Parts: sequence; structure tokens; C-alpha cells
Amino acid sequence: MTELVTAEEMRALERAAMDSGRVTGLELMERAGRGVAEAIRAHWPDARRAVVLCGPGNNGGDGFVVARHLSDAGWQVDVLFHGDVRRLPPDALANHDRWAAMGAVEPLTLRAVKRTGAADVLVDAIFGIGLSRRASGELERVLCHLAGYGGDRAFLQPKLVAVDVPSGLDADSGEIPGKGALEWAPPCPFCALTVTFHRAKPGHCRAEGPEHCGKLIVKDIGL
Ligand SMILES: NC(=O)C1=CN([C@@H]2O[C@H](COP(=O)(O)OP(=O)(O)OC[C@H]3O[C@@H](n4cnc5c(N)ncnc54)[C@H](O)[C@@H]3O)[C@@H](O)[C@H]2O)[C@H](O)CC1
Ligand SMILES: [K+]
Repeated sequence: MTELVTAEEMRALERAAMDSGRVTGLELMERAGRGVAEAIRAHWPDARRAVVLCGPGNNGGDGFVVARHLSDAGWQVDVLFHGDVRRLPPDALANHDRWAAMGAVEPLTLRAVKRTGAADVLVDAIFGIGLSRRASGELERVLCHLAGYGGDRAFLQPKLVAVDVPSGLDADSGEIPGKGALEWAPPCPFCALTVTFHRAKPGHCRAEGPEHCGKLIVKDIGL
């Protein structure tokens, strides 16, 4: 059985590596985003158009790195961002700015996502292991769409790749927080592919994880 690490153990490993001076958070994010772009190009060898959906944290930061690497490989890339640039964590902000110097960043709205029907690949870089509460408002409408509510699952799933974890899935339990307390499940995309880092997390392998993750690829980021 391949060793699993929890979200907390992953944070501790990242923190220890950064504190030792062996690596910076920016280098870890670069390796993570590059690894996702490599996995995307291998999984969709004939694709040339991606839309990257970036959230307000470092998972979104990974998304900006993915966008840059796909664009550098000749892909047409659109980036949709949910959050306040001024409140992005430093590594994510640095990668937002690097992307913004080469491409547009549009607001992540349901209308914008629906306009991307022609994209070959949709990258879910909205939330990773930092999801702390149920998504609401426009973000919830976007996640409902990505989750296939309204019948789009068969159309969307073959295009969807999650960065680290499908947004909304708890990386440790494999549950979808809030599902038990509501008459209907909080939205979480069903992906064709999930690319995680260093080791798989328990949530990738149990409960709702496998169905939402699709094929799981683990990329080494040098921890
Ligand atoms: N540590 C590193 O240098 C690396 C991290 N990697 C990637 O980072 C994410 C974890 O990033 P983090 O910022 O901790 O969390 P998230 O990006 O998942 O989201 C946190 C962000 O979202 C806000 N938030 C939480 N819940 C909600 C909600 N329901 N609605 C709106 N906003 C919400 C929260 O306040 C934060 O602002 C990890 O998964 C990796 O993808 C790199 O891969 C490696 C380097
Ligand atoms: K994600």
C-alpha cells in the first residue's frame, strides 16, 4: 500500500523543507504547477485549449503556474480568478503577477465558465487542502455547474482536472464537508484526473474521493 500523508502532515513537510532553507514555497509551487501541466499534456496529448479556474489561495497559485506552463507549450489558455488579488498569499500573488504579465485574468463567474464550452481542458485550481467552509454565492454556482448539476456531468467530467484535490472534497476524510447536514450535497466536481503532490492523501482513496478524483497522479515536488 503506497504511503499516504494527511493534509496536516503535508503542511508540516512543506514547512520543514522551507524552514531548512532547502526550498522556498515559490519553488514548491513552481514544481507543483509544472507537474500538473506535464500530467495534463500527457493525459490530453491532442488538446490545445485550457481554461484554468483559480481560487483565493495557494491552490489558485498552482493554477497560475499551470496556465503559464501550458501557454509556454503553445496552448491557448484563459484564466478565471475568484478572490481579492490583494489578499492572495505571497507565492500565489507572485504567480498571479507572472501570469498577468502574459495573459488576461477574468473574474470567475458562472457565465464566464459556461462561455468556455470549447475548451479541451478545465483546470480546477479553486480550493486545495485549505477549504474551510462551504462555498457560497457565485462560487457555489460555479461549483454546482462543475459538479454537473443540471445534467452537464457527462460533458464536463472528461475535461476536468483537479489540482491537488477536487474543490470541496476533504483531503483527509474523502467526504464533502456539509453534505450530511443539508438536504442536497454541496457541489464538488467529478474529475477525469487529479494531480496531487508528494504522496496521495487519505481523501483521494476513501469515501467520495475516488469518484470525484478520477485517475490520480502523484507528482514529486522534491520534499
Ligand atoms: N505551502 C506551499 O507553498 C504549497 C502549497 N501548495 C498548494 O496550496 C494548496 C493549499 O493552499 P491554501 O492557501 O492553504 O488553501 P487553498 O488554496 O485550498 O484555499 C484557501 C483559501 O480559500 C479560502 N476559503 C476556504 N474555504 C472557502 C470558501 N468556502 N469560500 C471562499 N473562500 C474559502 C481561505 O480563506 C483561503 O484564502 C494546496 O492544496 C496545494 O495546491 C502547492 O502545491 C505546494 C506548495
Ligand atoms: K482543486
